[in-house]
Amino acid sequence: MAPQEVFHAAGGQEQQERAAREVRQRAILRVAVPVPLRRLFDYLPPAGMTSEDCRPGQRFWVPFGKRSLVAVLVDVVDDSPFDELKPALERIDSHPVFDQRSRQFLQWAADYYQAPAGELYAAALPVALRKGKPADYWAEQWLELTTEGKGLPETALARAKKQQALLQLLLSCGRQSRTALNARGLNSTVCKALIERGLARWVSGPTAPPPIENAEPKPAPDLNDEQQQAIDAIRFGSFSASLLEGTTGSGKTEVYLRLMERALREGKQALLLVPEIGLTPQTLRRIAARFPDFRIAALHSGLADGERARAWLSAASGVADIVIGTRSAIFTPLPRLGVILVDEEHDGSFKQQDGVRYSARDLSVVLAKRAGVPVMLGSATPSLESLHNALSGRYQHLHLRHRAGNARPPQISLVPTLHQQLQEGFAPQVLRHIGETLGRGEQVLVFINRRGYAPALTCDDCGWLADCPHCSSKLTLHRRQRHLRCHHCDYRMREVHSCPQCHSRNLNALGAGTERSEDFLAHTFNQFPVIRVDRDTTSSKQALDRLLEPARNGEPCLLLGTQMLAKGHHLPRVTLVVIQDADGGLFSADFRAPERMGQLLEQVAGRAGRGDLAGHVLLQSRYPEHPMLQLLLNKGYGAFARQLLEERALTQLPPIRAMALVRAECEEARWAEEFLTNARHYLEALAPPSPQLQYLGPVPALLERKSGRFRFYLQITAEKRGLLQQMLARFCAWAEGNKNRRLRWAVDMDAQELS
Ligand SMILES: Nc1ncnc2c1ncn2[C@@H]1O[C@H](COP(=O)(O)OP(=O)(O)OP(=O)(O)O)[C@@H](O)[C@H]1O
Ligand SMILES: [Zn+2]
Repeated sequence: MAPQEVFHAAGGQEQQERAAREVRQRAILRVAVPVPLRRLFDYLPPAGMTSEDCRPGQRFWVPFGKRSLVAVLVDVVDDSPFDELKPALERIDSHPVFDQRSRQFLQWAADYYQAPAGELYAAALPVALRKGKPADYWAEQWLELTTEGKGLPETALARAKKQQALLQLLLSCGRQSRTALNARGLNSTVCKALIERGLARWVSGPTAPPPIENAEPKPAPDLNDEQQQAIDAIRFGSFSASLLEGTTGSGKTEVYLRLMERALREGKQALLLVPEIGLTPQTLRRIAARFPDFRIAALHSGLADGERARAWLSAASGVADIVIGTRSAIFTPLPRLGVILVDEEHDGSFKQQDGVRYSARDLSVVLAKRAGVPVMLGSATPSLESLHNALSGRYQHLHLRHRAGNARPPQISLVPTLHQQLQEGFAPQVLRHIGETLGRGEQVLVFINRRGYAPALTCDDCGWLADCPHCSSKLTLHRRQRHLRCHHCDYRMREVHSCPQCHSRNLNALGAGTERSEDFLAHTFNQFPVIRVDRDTTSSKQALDRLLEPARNGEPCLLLGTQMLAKGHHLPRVTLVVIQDADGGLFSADFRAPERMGQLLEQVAGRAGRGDLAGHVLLQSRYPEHPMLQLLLNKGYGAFARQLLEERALTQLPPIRAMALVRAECEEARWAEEFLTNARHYLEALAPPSPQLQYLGPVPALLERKSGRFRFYLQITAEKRGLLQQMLARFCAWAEGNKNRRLRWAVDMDAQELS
């Protein structure tokens, strides 16, 4: 070959390459950055990288103003409306951490909740990954069988017991992570023995979830007819949404477990969403005991950052078979998703109340639809939203009307408290019942809605009241910690023994919280342990587990606490439940208050008589004749909720109509109010009020001042959700131009709280 020709050939190739490089260099990374702006940002690939090194779903460090931020690559495009793009600083992940379905789902959620996509990606990531820790950091060593190993019969190593157990495990469950093997007591010596025989080898692979303490495997009970019908109604492999309306203790969890099992058998992942206080070690043990051979990732706030990242990555890489988590788990990418289950779907904790105000319950239905899998929402006290969807035929409506096993529904009685001689808030016959129950060797649960010693401290001489200096609320006296504390902003001051205003020593603690009732009950029933369960005694899920230990052992005891005791606990020796004040939701300004009251009362009452012994519930009320209480008591939550739905139809409130709030808060009340007045004008110009579209406000929030800021909202109810969406999208673009840095505003789609 002539040298000349070689030169020419090379020249042609070089030109082509240069041209290709230029095209590639024009490739632009469109990323989601965690800032409160509803748009994506464009960057060039990091130095030394081409667009081929960059795949959507990977994280990058990008320069943003003077900071560096962790951004997620959403798209690679070849044109940008901006010139002078900066290069991204560094690629963090060699593989995408968000798959395509989860990216599209996150974008959908960002659009629906009017949220910046970057903030949503940040919310989806566990903290360690949000901070930019590389995913590869948690890569795991896996032991897998070689071809020789796979060819052996299960009994091949019968003479070496541990090796035999390891071989069997690898044969039946596939490769195992080092952590999982250690958790089973199969240490490196055993592994080494198999490796030396040429039967297994270590390979490096994706993250595995941290092991869960296993309880003794327990055989599954035989299903009753209703449970069987509920399970048979679910078809796998296509989308369906169902509401499982099942009375307390009816075995809903058993239904979830069976549906999980079906997904697992088909090689799919199961996602179980639980309320914040529902994700207890007890729940995890119950599931781990049922599925000892599957990998379970638990995503909850009790985990250290690293553990949580491991659990998340094991789910996102498809390694974890079962994913159990609280609200934010809905954003975990699940490449093999097969079924979604939402336990206690009515629970308020599924709705995020700040930042991106999403509802994980509602999103679970959206995700199921996009993934083509069934979703089941379960509750003894369904939300009016889900009930409405079920009654109107949009969801399949499934029922469990009876308690599982031998348990019978509890008997409920009202105890009038007006004109009664109460002792520390308890009627004499209630105290008598408590004594008798404990005397029989059974357990009692007393529900009190307030933490602390007393919800208010006042001076009997001059009328001084301990107020929070930053909120429109009173300070709660916490006698154990000797301070007064605001439950809204956590402001604290030392307990005072004389009035700061008139120096009188006649201070009076008004009303009773859990601390005060604990003192009284422990004194009155001093032969029995009194266990107080509230946020002050249970700093962690483990602490709650430990506190409840004596109750689980079945000794006679008195449990006393807040909401924490209301949900999810299965304590078969509790035969008496006392609700100290049933009237909480009767006269509130929040239209959802009666619904919440009904749910709470039914759930608390549902803790009684869950075993073989009959249960009894005593409800103390000042208004025992109130029609709502009567309805709840005589006909149960189902009838109560259906009546509330009729009222919502008359008043044209959710779930009959879609509702969004535009919220604003500011140290200067008038600025917040003015912003919302302008917001209303802007929105009304887009879509004038009509019978189908109504505006209310600006009005002060139920808690008007919090942490020094005045809070207002503008309420919009609409017949058509789509119209509301469009208006709010336009509104956000307008409001982002707001230059007042001291004013905070937010859109709260499907708002749950008016507080
Ligand atoms: N088919 C069955 N036969 C016998 N026992 C059962 C059956 N199904 C469930 N159980 C038992 O009944 C008890 C209550 O069941 P589970 O906790 O599943 O109810 P639940 O509806 O989820 O309760 P809640 O919503 O009130 O917390 C558990 O001890 C469970 O093991
Ligand atoms: Zn406060």
